[in-house]
Amino acid sequence: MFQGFPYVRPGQSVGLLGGSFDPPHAGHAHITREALKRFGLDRVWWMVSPGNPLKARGPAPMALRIAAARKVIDDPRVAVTDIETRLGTRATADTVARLGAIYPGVRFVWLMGADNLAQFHLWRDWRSIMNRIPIGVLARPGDRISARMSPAARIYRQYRISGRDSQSLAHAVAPAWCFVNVPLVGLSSSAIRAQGRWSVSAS
Ligand SMILES: Nc1ncnc2c1ncn2[C@@H]1O[C@H](COP(=O)(O)OP(=O)(O)OP(=O)(O)O)[C@@H](O)[C@H]1O
Ligand SMILES: O=C(O)c1ccc[n+]([C@@H]2O[C@H](COP(=O)([O-])O)[C@@H](O)[C@H]2O)c1
Repeated sequence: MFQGFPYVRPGQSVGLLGGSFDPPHAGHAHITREALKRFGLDRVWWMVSPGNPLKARGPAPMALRIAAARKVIDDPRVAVTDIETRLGTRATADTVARLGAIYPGVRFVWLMGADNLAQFHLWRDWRSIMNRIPIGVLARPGDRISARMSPAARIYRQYRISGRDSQSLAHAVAPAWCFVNVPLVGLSSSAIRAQGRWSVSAS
């Protein structure tokens, strides 16, 4: 295994929660616990992003975001990682392709809040992500309708797995996606930054 990459056995399922985590907050921890339960995952890896390709503003330094993330979640099933920095990838399509090659036999599931499904069609090579790994979408305040009516949701509507069958997602052949209605937590990094509770200058 590459240094700094978490260990996982072939056949196990790993949810990938990519994010700026600028800062990490209890909403991230909440959807992680819900994803472990609802999608029957063995592990979740937080992939602290070197920088979202769609965001102009650079995030706070990686080391600060990683340290803060480890304070927000303390669960043996969850790893906080800087995998994309180690791989040298930024676009999720590239990250997912590389992880598939490094971890043959591991069942990866991409995790995201409903706000990201609404924008998913703007991501680079988004169809290649859809076609490569299953996607688990977690409800977020304000984004339920726009996510389910989004271009990605409409184009891939025949590949949607009902929330009742969410346990089958990690074993499904891509394309497959599942929206789960989890209890809503109205926290966001942008609100925390706006309140001045994360006053780290951007790198
Ligand atoms: N409260 C929440 N409920 C559901 N999903 C969430 C929540 N907070 C974050 N997420 C999801 O976690 C992932 C990483 O989020 P990110 O690090 O961008 O935090 P954020 O709060 O969305 O930040 P920002 O407000 O700056 O956009 C995204 O898929 C996002 O949709
Ligand atoms: O690959 C892309 O084009 C792309 C565009 C927007 C967001 N993403 C990824 O989506 C995840 C959530 O991003 P963010 O900044 O909303 O936390 C993070 O892993 C980003 O790298 C990826």
